[in-house]
Amino acid sequence: MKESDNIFAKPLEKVPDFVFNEDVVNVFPDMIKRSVPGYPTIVENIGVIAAQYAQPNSLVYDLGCSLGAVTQALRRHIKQPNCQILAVDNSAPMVKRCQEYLTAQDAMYQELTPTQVVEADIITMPWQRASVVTMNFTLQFISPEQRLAVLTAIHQHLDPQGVLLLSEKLRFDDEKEQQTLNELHLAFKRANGYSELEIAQKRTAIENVMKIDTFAIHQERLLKAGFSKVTLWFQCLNFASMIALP
Ligand SMILES: Nc1ncnc2c1ncn2[C@@H]1O[C@H](C[S@+](CC[C@H]([NH3+])C(=O)[O-])CC(=O)[O-])[C@@H](O)[C@H]1O
Ligand SMILES: O=C(O)C(=O)Cc1ccccc1
Repeated sequence: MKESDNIFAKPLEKVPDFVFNEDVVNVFPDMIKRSVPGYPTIVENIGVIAAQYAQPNSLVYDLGCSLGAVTQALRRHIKQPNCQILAVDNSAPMVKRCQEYLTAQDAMYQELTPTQVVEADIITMPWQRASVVTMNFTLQFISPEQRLAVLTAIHQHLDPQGVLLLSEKLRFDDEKEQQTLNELHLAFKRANGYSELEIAQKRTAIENVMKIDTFAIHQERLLKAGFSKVTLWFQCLNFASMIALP
């Protein structure tokens, strides 16, 4: 069932925009591990950090949950009584497979935080109060014009003792730094077995759908949305994760 990613291995006449469809879902665990340096470390530690902020009797959102890697870490680490996780994604095949993986996790552990997987668009969904919100490489797929509104809604519904954990691919204003980290990311992909063709076609596929920001832009926008403090807790090459306090 878990296949290796060869979606961009053959030359495509026209590379279509990247979508989270059935084909991507089938290879997603392999794709994200081979494409995002630090991903396993980020996922596990989001669970650890979230557990420090989760409040008793509260909701925890995992926005853009994909196959629920972060959701699973949250379920294992959060020990506060009466928490509930809402895992949200707008890709139907992701939601379906995510639910299957969570059921499998239920059979392996006791005392996991109860979880619901919901197919919904972050832009239009109704918000409930929450103590923790995670967005692990999800904001970058929301159009730049809508990002401030999403973060403002999150801040408005966040417990004062809570947290937003936000991971994103970053770009850099300094041309040399941008070039260096981009080259090193390409080296990471090559080391994980991706060919030049795969790397090039994937880049074409995501360039219209994944518009990335600098850390300064993220920080400024989070402060504008109402957050009081933004801390970079992890960076591996051009992939980073932030703690935003309400
Ligand atoms: N508007 C939207 N509403 C809901 N979901 C959305 C929206 N836009 C995109 N998505 C969903 O956000 C996810 C982004 S992947 C997250 C990885 C996961 N967090 C992980 O830790 O494994 C990141 C990546 O592939 O680089 C996809 O599943 C989209 O369907
Ligand atoms: O930045 C890249 O080159 C990526 O490949 C990031 C990525 C990882 C998984 C799905 C979409 C984008």
